[in-house]
Amino acid sequence: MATSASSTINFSTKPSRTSLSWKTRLASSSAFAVAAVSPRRDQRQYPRFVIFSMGAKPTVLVAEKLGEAGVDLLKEFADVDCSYNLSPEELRNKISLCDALIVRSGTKVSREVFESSGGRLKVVGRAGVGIDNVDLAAATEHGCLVVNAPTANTVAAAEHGIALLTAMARNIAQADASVKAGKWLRNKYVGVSLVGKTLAVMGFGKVGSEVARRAKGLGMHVIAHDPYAPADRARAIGVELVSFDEAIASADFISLHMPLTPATKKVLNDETFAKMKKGVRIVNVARGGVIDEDALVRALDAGIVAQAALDVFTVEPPSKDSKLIQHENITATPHLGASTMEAQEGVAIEIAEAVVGALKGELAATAVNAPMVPAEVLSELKPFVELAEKLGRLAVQLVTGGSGVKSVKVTYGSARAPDDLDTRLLRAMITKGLIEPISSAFVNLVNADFTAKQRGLRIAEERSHLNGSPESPLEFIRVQIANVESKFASAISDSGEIRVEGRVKDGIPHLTKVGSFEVDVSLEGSIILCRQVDQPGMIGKVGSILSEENVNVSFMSVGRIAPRKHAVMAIGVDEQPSKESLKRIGEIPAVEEFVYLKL
Ligand SMILES: NC(=O)c1ccc[n+]([C@@H]2O[C@H](COP(=O)([O-])OP(=O)(O)OC[C@H]3O[C@@H](n4cnc5c(N)ncnc54)[C@H](O)[C@@H]3O)[C@@H](O)[C@H]2O)c1
Ligand SMILES: O=C(O)[C@H](O)COP(=O)(O)O
Repeated sequence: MATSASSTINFSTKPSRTSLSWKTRLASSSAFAVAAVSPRRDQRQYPRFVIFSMGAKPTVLVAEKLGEAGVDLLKEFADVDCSYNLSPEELRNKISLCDALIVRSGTKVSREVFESSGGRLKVVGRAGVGIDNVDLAAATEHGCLVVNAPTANTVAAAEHGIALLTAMARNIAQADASVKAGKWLRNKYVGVSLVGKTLAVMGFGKVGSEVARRAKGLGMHVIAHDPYAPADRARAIGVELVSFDEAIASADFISLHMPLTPATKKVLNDETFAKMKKGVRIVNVARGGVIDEDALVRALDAGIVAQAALDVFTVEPPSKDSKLIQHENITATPHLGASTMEAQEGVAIEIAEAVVGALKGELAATAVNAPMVPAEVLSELKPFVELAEKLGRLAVQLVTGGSGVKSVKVTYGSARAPDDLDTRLLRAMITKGLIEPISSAFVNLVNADFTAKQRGLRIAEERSHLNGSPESPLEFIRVQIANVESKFASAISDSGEIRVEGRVKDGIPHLTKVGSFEVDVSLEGSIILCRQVDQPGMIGKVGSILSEENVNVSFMSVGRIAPRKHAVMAIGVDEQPSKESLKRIGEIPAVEEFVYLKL
């Protein structure tokens, strides 16, 4: 007994920068939290073929200063080129010789960089959190995985936020400069106290929550605004989550900790400054772009904002004569949030491990533009991932001319509950199988959905819920291609679509159905499918033609409609038979049609 539930991935809309918002969503999900804290070494257990597989020793370009421990780790696996301060042109020139690139926030990894790489660049590692300097859409289109190091600099950034908060409140930077200039201005630099004041933390993620925790220790009343943060996480450290307007209207101090996204760009502007308490003080260790800097100057001049302490700027470094930087109520540091010895060492190791893992073909837990699938799910799905790609390859090779595939239906037969099967990997591998044999495209988990969408290939996924033991994640995968002709008519099912179906037996993917014919052949090497009039001696005839040229038959199975009627013979071969042998097989009188399929 089987029931079906279907979901369709519609590839007809134009691609958008979904990765960023996807990442943002993930950042607030528990899946992210698990990935972020799971031991780094666990990543090594991912199946290797998921992203790429490297042949020769890869080359990694480290374009910004990276901690020594990270560089040493990279050197164990790759040729490492540490070239700092490259101009955009120098970076574009070098990139076609590199398999991976590691940057911090100072390097723009633009679309041109991906285009200049000629397809060689497989991984961009961001040694830090913010990935706003990497063109994620371009990376995804080029099948390039982007990984970051999201955890190692959290404490450093939070400590810097608190340092700026306290330094600003007590005019430390200005007072220091005046003492060094020979002045002694005790009345001018009277500060404000923190205790009892309200701090609004905008962005209650990793850094924001650490800032909140520390600010509470200073006796502040802490509120937070974050549309994606769970209220219980905030409650657990005594912080109330409030709306954006409530946060900015009631705060004496505002500390910014959200990523720079289209939604947060210039979120502090003339309009929002006008809603703040007069004399508010602002700290920004997130990204310069979340503040409209001209509006901040106006708010400072108008006395709405009494002071601001900024570590980050829209353009870095900001121009020397910037009105903002020169403003006497501004305290500025040159993007130092992550710059502690400890954080830089940690970030270097975190990113080196992620990049090496990705180059080995493992799926990084800190992938920014690919699904993060837990290690245990990956190892369970491994044989099905292989099956999925091979079924895709077989199905597309059965299409006359190969091209023109627009509509594919995939059915997953499983006894598991519908929400207990993550099909993203399987779908990506089916897509890879469908596209690669008929194009020069390189398809992986990163760009599979994008590549399908670009080609107008629509994949509808359906679950067939089976009764039975849910021990195995899947019983079968069925791939059907509609509205095409087949070069092997027997592959067309009763419903008029090309249909192939497979299962995993003893860890090995098997083809178990072609059209309406049951077969059983392990999906290794290549396959000859032969439709014949069912009669004795056919296996021997085909076998002897193949043995004449030393082609090893690994598997044979015959699926028939009824005795002495039609049958489909599936023959697994280790070597490719010559055209002559294939022709001779086709000429056996009982053979009605045949096809040779490469896996
Ligand atoms: N100055 C530095 O050197 C330095 C160091 C580390 C991090 N950072 C920056 O700090 C920021 C936070 O880093 P993190 O590690 O805490 O990231 P994170 O992803 O853990 O936290 C970001 C939080 O912002 C929230 N958010 C998203 N959109 C929002 C919105 N519109 N309004 C309010 N909240 C929103 C998310 O839900 C998330 O909880 C990033 O911009 C990062 O680049 C800067
Ligand atoms: O997003 C980050 O991790 C911080 O802004 C640190 O950037 P950096 O690596 O350039 O110091």
